[in-house]
Amino acid sequence: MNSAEPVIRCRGLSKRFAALTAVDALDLNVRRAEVFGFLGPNGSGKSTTIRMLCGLLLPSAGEIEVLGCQIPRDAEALKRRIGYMTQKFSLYEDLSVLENLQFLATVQGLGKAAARSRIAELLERYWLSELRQQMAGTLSGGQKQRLALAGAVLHKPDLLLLDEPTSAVDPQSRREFWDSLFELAEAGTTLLVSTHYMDEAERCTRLGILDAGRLVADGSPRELLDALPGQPLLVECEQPRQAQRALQGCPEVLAMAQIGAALRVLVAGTDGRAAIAQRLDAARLDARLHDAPANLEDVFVCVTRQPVQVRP
Ligand SMILES: Nc1ncnc2c1ncn2[C@@H]1O[C@H](COP(=O)(O)OP(=O)(O)OP(=O)(O)O)[C@@H](O)[C@H]1O
Repeated sequence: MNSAEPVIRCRGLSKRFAALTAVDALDLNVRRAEVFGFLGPNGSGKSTTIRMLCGLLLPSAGEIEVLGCQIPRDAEALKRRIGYMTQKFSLYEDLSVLENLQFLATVQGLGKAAARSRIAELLERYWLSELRQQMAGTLSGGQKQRLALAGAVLHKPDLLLLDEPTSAVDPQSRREFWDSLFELAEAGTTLLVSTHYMDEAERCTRLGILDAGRLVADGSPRELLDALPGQPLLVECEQPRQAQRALQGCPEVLAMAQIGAALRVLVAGTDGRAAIAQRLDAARLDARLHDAPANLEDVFVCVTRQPVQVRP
């Protein structure tokens, strides 16, 4: 496969569940060794798309090509070349760490000697060596995800599809998990990973943002920030809810969200700030306005018109 060719290419990809269109005419290109972040509000179609790309779910319409395989036609052949991991722990809780990996090696058809050395390498790489005899069900959230990652890469897949892999782990484990993802990307693995965390999104080489099944933004984090149509403003005020109500429907406000005690407002145009100050003044609200550097949360809120939802 030519390295310039996209690893994932889909055109007009759609999935309908009865009257609901979960994925709506999606065009997507993911290139080799990219870390492609998939963002979107709850229910925007991320998991459904990933499951179709893996060949686990039949599309209602559209074309999918993954690693040169036509999906769903070549889904069986693709399975040997991809790794798939979800937030839900899918390994055997009553088998040990080692037994889980041995079982997966058998399923993947690895020979005994190859399996032994690959498992030893993965136990080492994902800090599981000392836990090898522990039952998987008794591992911590972060340890489970490391084991799941080891299982997903056991057969050295060219592409890893990860559906919210870190939603059940603490911030330190999330960072370590992402370091492992970058190690894989450096070694040439392509990654598509869905997340609700903006700090993870920032680390991706490219992002696609879904909203109601449609791709509403696609680019590197820098490109998306540069394309932001307004300037973020922080409105500090004793009554942020009232300030929000006062600014509702204001044509200069592209998006707004309450962040702690302040209101973050994405303001259009050069006179936007003055218009906002005027509105707040007219509502007799004492507020301080500060320019704020743009971040990916602004991009998310702007293109989806919804606040960022981070799972607990
Ligand atoms: N098997 C199914 N049958 C019916 N509806 C479904 C099915 N699977 C998903 N949906 C619906 O499709 C829409 C998209 O769901 P999906 O899980 O793909 O979203 P998501 O972006 O991954 O959401 P989240 O961030 O909450 O995981 C939702 O409205 C969901 O209820």
